[in-house]
Amino acid sequence: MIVIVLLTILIVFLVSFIRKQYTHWDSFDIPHLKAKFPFGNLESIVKKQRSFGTAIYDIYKNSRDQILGIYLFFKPAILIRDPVLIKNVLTTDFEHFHDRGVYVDPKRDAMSGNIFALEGAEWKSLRTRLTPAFTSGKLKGMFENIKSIGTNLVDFMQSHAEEQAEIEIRDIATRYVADSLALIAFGQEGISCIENPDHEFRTNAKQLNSNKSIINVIRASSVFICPTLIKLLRLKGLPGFMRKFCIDMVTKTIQYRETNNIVRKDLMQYLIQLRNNSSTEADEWKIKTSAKGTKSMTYEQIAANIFIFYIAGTESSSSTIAYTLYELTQNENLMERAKMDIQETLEKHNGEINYESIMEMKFIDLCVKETLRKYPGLPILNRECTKDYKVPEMDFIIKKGTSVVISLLGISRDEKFFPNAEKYDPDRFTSIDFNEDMYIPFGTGPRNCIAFRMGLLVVKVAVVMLLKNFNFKALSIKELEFDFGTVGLLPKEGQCKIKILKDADVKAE
Ligand code: HEM
Repeated sequence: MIVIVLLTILIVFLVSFIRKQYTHWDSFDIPHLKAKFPFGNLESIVKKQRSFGTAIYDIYKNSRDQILGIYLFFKPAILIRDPVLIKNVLTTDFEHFHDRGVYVDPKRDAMSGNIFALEGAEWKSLRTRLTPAFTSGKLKGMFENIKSIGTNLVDFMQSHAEEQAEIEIRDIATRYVADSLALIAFGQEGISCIENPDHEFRTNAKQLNSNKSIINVIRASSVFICPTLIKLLRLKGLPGFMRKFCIDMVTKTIQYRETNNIVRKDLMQYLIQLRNNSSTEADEWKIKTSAKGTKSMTYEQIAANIFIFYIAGTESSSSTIAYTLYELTQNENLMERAKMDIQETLEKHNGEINYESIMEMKFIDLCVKETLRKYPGLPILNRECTKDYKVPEMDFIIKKGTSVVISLLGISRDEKFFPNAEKYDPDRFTSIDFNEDMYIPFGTGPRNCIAFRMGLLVVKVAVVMLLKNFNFKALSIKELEFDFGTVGLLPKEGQCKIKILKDADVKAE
């Protein structure tokens, strides 16, 4: 009897809570969508037709309103489309929107205390301390490591080129990026996902998306959309096997390096120095211990950040490589110009692929830029309002605690900002016929992508080394569809296929 009464109370409570949530925007004077029980405006995600990013893109495309009230499941949020307001939220009025509002609870769950999720002063302090790890000086120091993975990729592709094979470029690009980040973030040598796609380094990360147990589904969707639910259910942001894998790897690596006085030029080294409170200025990589021997970061805190570098970097960088190669095969003229750019630039550098020669390739740069416009690796930006905000020239206040969503895919494909937006046209960036403020594939303002230079370099090394050594041809001329099961904007599995051929007289470096 008591159980029935408690269940009834719970159901009544839930129904009235959801009803209240679903009428939230009715009392505000802004255009808004009607919520549909029980998924608000995100039914297409649950039906596995859309990802979070593409579901928000659909809403963007179907509306003309500059501010639109929407429901992320049962959480009210606003989608903003007005370029001035977007800029205000991300840059000018950042003090009202400095958090993402995603799941974070470092006291109970140390791995959630990463730079992507941290809030307020804690985020600011960590961002200030981590920023010097991503300068061009530090990046130059990592270049040879990234190139060594590029060389492995070229070696691996030789036999496919001999056979004139059809390759799934999304899959191969993901394996190359996994190896690159294993080396330059986790500091792990000898991990070859390129040769061994079932290496635990990759399968563990894959399992995060593929495990569809109810706990995992709640966890994965709530990290972004309903962080409170994770706390209420006393869950953690990552499953136990993943937390253990990262913390063990980080602990072993730090202990090994410190015991053997080993110094490498990678992000792990940088974090070891931060932990030891020693200098991280300029291009110093030495392990020095603070006079008092105190440690400013725990192993878990280091693991949390190394893990987020891996997660934030993998899908975004690998999809950029895949889309660039795919688009170039769709247009022979662009492909020829890309190859010519590589050839002519390398001639000026004695044929050597190095940091400087890659940075000098102008057409390659335009192609990668255009890929990131047409296919922004992270298709949404989100912020939480941290202090009531009066929208300029409108009688509307964004209340503290409200989620604000920006469809990066929407603005990137908006004809108002990028004429002929569906066309892949690298030359658009040499004209003035586009809205520069709305070209923000790495976000913008103080909370933009901390590692955008690194992302670009990892992408360009792969694109340049593959185009230098091989020819690629389209199997058919068609637009790609997007995957629904990921946060990043990935092409549907198995769709991004192209043909690889030998490039007569060239050899891998
Ligand atoms: C082509 C590759 C990449 C793309 C397109 C990309 C894109 C983005 C975007 C759009 C954001 C959100 C910015 C905002 O909210 O304003 C972001 C944040 C972030 N990205 Fe990247 N990213 C890439 C590569 C990487 C790599 C390689 C790493 C790490 C090694 C990385 C680490 C991060 C981190 C830590 C943040 C959160 C920064 C903060 O909150 O302070 N990203 N990225």
